[in-house]
Amino acid sequence: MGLDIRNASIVYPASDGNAPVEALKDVDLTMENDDFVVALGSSGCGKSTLLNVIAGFLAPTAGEVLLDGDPISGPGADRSVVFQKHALLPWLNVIDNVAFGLKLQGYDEKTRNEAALEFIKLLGLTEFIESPVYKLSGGMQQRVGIARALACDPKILLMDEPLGALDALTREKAQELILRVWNDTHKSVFLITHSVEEAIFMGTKLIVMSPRPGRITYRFDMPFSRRFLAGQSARDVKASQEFIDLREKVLEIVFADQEEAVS
Ligand SMILES: Nc1ncnc2c1ncn2[C@@H]1O[C@H](COP(=O)(O)OP(=O)(O)OP(=O)(O)O)[C@@H](O)[C@H]1O
Repeated sequence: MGLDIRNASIVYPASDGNAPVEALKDVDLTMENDDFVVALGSSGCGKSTLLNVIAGFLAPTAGEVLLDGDPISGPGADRSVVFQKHALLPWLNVIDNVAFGLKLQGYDEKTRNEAALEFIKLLGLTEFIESPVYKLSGGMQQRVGIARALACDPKILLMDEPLGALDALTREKAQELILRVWNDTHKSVFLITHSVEEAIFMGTKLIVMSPRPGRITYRFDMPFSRRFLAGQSARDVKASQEFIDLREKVLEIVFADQEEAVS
């Protein structure tokens, strides 16, 4: 079981004198429980649209999207989204932010604080529980956003460029943390990134998308995150010939798409 997207298409209707946009055309994607799917591709190829379809924010204009065999008919607690701009409530402290989704779902204070504390610990935020989030660094705020998404115990964690705003070193540390959390919680993850190296390091499956119409053009299975989780250092994983070869291949695909877009 898991997520099953069959022949999904999305057309945004014409507006303001612009033609309709085929943001997704005939997209097929299966995601098993435990999969870590990464979407990569030039701007406008439909990555966020695909995430919005999985989240249930958008209904496909054709095709179907099933979760554990049932059609997705809207947003639900079985899917949580982490955005690049983490949409936290800056005046609340860490624990109240992490527990916020559970509060909306009507859980009592004891239940939501217990769940929140578990993920605060997992994300390494225990000593900041009482801190208002506006006082935290960008990397720590992003960890609060991930803890909040996990506290709702979703089956699928959807992440739209969650690390795009972080500096290089913090970003690498955050990649490793997300992989450990994924490994510990056994969620499936769908992550969008513009970084080829991040995509190859983190995912078990990579989809490369192309625009006009938005579609999946390449698929790769990848072993690298599992090697990291089995104890190999991130530096060693990324320095291996196999990693470098795939990185070059994917870079070539992405650059070719971008050159086509500007020519
Ligand atoms: N609400 C909308 N109405 C009309 N067109 C839209 C809408 N949202 C997105 N689009 C168009 O659909 C296409 C796919 O957009 P989408 O945001 O899914 O791409 P993306 O791959 O996530 O891009 P980026 O990497 O720049 O975030 C683009 O051509 C975009 O301009």
